[in-house]
Amino acid sequence: MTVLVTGGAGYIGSHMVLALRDAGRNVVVLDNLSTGFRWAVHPEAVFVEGDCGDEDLVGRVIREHGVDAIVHFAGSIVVPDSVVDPLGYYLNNTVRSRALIAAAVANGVPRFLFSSTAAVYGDAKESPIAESAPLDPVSPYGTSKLMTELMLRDTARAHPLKYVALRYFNVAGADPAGRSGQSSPRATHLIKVATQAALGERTHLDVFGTDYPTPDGTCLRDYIHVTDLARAHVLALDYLAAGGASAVFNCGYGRGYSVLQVIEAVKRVSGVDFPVNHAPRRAGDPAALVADASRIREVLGWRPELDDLDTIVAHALAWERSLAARRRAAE
Ligand SMILES: NC(=O)c1ccc[n+]([C@@H]2O[C@H](COP(=O)([O-])OP(=O)(O)OC[C@H]3O[C@@H](n4cnc5c(N)ncnc54)[C@H](O)[C@@H]3O)[C@@H](O)[C@H]2O)c1
Ligand SMILES: O=c1ccn([C@@H]2O[C@H](COP(=O)(O)OP(=O)(O)O[C@H]3O[C@H](CO)[C@@H](O)[C@H](O)[C@H]3O)[C@@H](O)[C@H]2O)c(=O)[nH]1
Repeated sequence: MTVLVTGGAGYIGSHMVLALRDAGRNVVVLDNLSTGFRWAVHPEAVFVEGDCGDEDLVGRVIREHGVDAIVHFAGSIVVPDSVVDPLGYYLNNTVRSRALIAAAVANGVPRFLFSSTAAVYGDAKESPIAESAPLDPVSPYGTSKLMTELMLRDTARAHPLKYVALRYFNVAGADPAGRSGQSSPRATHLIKVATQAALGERTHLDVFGTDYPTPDGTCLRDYIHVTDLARAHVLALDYLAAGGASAVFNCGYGRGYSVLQVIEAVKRVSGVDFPVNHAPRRAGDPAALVADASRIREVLGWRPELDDLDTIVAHALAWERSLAARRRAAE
């Protein structure tokens, strides 16, 4: 079995490649390095630099390496950027995914996993949110991902392609063995930014909005450890290989933490009391996103092993420290 991982030089994709190699699978990574890093590609994976929207290239890669499953992480991921540049997000996340799916169908790839997102639910009325909740994204990012889910749904009805869309809630942390982590210096994710503030790489942290209808006025999110998430993908591939039907699964722990609770955790674990400012709301942010993850537990038998905010923060901090050491060594 050879798995093609698009976006395998990025944060979550690099953890998926670790999980696949740890399970002894052959891996080809396709990445255009727009936000990923060549050094983050696993040394035992074949690396192809290119775009997942290049249908001819993808077809050649599938045939040359005998690819029988695609795991599609490549995409643009910053919610507020999508509000400013919707067409850029529809191009990279929707149009290029269409080309990738077309190459999969044309070359008979039977299995496809897709990185979807809790952002497809928008301002959900229910909490926790089940997969059956209304799909009503409040950002172009969420819409761009939902359109790809719908393309997969319709394609799987018309062709012998089975898919699983995994709707991630907020992914955080780093490989417990220190082999990968979130490496973008311009990352906007809360836990990443807070660890950078704790290590003095940012002067302060802004809290975007303190007037949300939540217990402390800041947004609630369900933070999932990236290694637990990668394991969910390996289970999803096994499920499809065993004849499982196409499906959509939430990936989260079912518990929400506020922005202020996350900041407290980073201060507690790092022992650093960095400056925090209250700032206006950020565009495109729903108040609360917490997963009902019972379906993935039931159908895939997924059992989280790193379900603890302080552990997630500790692993993120360890990775941030190793990035700082890497930068010092390069100077
Ligand atoms: N990080 C989160 O909390 C989160 C939550 C929900 C969903 N997701 C989804 O997970 C996926 C991975 O996110 P990430 O956090 O690892 O982001 P990332 O930016 O670290 O990784 C994306 C990777 O895709 C590559 N890429 C982007 N566009 C490409 C293209 N057109 N062709 C080839 N390569 C391309 C980038 O170079 C990068 O290596 C994305 O699809 C994102 O929407 C992430
Ligand atoms: O410096 C910061 C960064 C973030 N936040 C807040 O922290 C929360 C989490 O934000 P962030 O870590 O940027 O994640 P989200 O915007 O929730 O989006 C992430 O989680 C989504 C799923 O829930 C994914 O789809 C996206 O790809 C991923 O970026 C939000 O309320 C932000 O307003 C701050 O207050 N200050």
